[in-house]
Amino acid sequence: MTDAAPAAAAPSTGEQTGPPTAELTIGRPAHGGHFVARHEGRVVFVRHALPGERVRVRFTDTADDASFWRADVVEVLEGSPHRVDHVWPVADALRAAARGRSAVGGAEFGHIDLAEQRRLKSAVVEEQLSRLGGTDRAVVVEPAPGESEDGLGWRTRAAFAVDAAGRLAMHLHRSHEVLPVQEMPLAVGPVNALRLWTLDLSGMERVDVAVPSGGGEPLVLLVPAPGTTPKRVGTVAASIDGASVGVLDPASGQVQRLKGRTWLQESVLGTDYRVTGAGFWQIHRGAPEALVSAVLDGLVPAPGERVADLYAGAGLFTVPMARAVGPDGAVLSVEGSAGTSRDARRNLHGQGHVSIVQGRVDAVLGRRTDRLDIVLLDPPRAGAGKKVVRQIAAARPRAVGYVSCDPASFARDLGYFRAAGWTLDSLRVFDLYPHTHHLEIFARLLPPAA
Ligand SMILES: C[S@@+](CC[C@H](N)C(=O)[O-])C[C@H]1O[C@@H](n2cnc3c(N)ncnc32)[C@H](O)[C@@H]1O
Repeated sequence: MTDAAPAAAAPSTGEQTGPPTAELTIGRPAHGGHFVARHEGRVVFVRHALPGERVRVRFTDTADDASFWRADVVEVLEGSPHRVDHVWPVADALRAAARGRSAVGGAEFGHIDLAEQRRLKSAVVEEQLSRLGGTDRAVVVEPAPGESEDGLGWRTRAAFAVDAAGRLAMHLHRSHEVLPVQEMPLAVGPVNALRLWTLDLSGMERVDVAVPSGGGEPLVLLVPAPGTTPKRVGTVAASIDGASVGVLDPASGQVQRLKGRTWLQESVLGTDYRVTGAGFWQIHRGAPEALVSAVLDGLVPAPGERVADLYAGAGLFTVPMARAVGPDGAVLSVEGSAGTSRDARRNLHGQGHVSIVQGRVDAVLGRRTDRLDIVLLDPPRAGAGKKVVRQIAAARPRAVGYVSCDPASFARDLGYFRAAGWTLDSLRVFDLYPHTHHLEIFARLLPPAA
């Protein structure tokens, strides 16, 4: 079978040998925001299309030795009833094609009505579960709590590039090229209220903005281009009104304070968390609440239980689980990034039954042989992998909760659990990234009967 989903890959280095354009009929959605079509017997992963459409595409990767090609829609010949005007003009592939360029990334489903976006995400999860996880399951994608009807205004984190003229910009899809941008409709109001596009950002390579999920003063992190003087950085920082500003070293994740704070105060279901500017936090303003509720409802940690929160970030799930198991229980919270682990330490300060460990999950689990009642894992996109799945199974928990932002790595890991006799008990899928192909999964897995 050649139409395996393409990895979220780097641009192909293969020589382009195929035709520049073709007319194609679009088939099913594939993992990664693509739609499957065929051209002269070869699988083509097409972006910005919809199932059933007849489109003209421009090929973007056509190496002779590639098992599939990639293409982007440049003209719709017969459109789907689910096609709508794109929510964000600079991310609109058709508009971009008319100007002879690609669209910026970050809203690749913006041409699809929201209900259909969710049906497509369901289909992708179902297909991955079946193909990689050996499990047939009907999936319904739920909106985030408090989601707006148009699915806009949800991003609390945004990373911008800066163009050669010093303007706020974003990268074109799978490209180093950038395009100036102004309002970003997917972002929460306070990101746009900064009006960063009116500023001269020359000397900066990147500008990251973060806003607390519940609102509050934004934090802007500047990443200066090599050779930029501290004076120039100071001038840019001084031009930013209404935000804390810091300088981010992307290599170390360290943030140097220029004005205001270097961290954000987040609040989820009545609990406050401190998150450093560069530290991980869920992006959708409703995501922390949706996921904490799903985890607690799904795993029901009880007083006295021993739980592990793996890939724990700043402790989003560690804090409520620590409260649920109480001082007679025990919580192991494992996070790899030093800065984020420091946040977790602060967020769980003074809780003697919680052990915050900074390190790789496989290394930390490899040093332990004790039994756990519950294991929660929330790995990055690559998933946990066979070794960690085996280590979790070896701790013989009564339940595993798996939070995942990638249906393919989740389904693969589910396959590893199933091979060890575990079953997928319940599954929830959340649309925490409207107008993109991304989604979030919470699954409860149960061990083989004793
Ligand atoms: C998807 S985030 C989840 C964070 C947290 N559960 C939350 O929702 O806020 C994954 C986290 O795993 C951490 N991480 C990535 N690989 C890791 C590894 N091998 N061992 C431990 N932590 C890792 C990252 O630094 C990141 O904070």
